Amino acid sequence: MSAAASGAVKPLANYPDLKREGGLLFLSGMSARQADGTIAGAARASDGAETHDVAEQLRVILRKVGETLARNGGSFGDIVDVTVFLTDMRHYRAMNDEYNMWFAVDGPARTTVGVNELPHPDMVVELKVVARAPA
Ligand SMILES: O=C(O)C/C=C/C(=O)C(=O)O
Repeated sequence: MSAAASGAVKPLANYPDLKREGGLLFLSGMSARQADGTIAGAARASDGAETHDVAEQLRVILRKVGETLARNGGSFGDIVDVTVFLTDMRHYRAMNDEYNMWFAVDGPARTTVGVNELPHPDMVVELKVVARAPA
């Protein structure tokens, strides 16, 4: 079932939340964007300073990944490849600490890259996931 049909967070343009090809599910890039458009793990102090919690953003993304897979008959254990996009490599260690709570060393292959920007200034991490498709 598509994100649009399920009431889940909808993609930002004309692409599906997931594409099945052969035996694999290719999930579109996922951020901590919530259904109301706000970005989880982002806060603004009274002095205007912005803070971004990469661990909280990653948690929200991984929950969304699990929900997307479940809607399509898959599960978290089917994930075979993860690409992590970080806007600031100073978040690398905190991202790893959270990541390690979700995956074991024999989990999916992973690649992390630093990027200049993501679609919203409050997004500090985005994931691209490939999973085995259900039979
Ligand atoms: O869906 C999001 O919240 C962020 C991800 C966007 C993309 O990866 C994209 O627009 O291609």
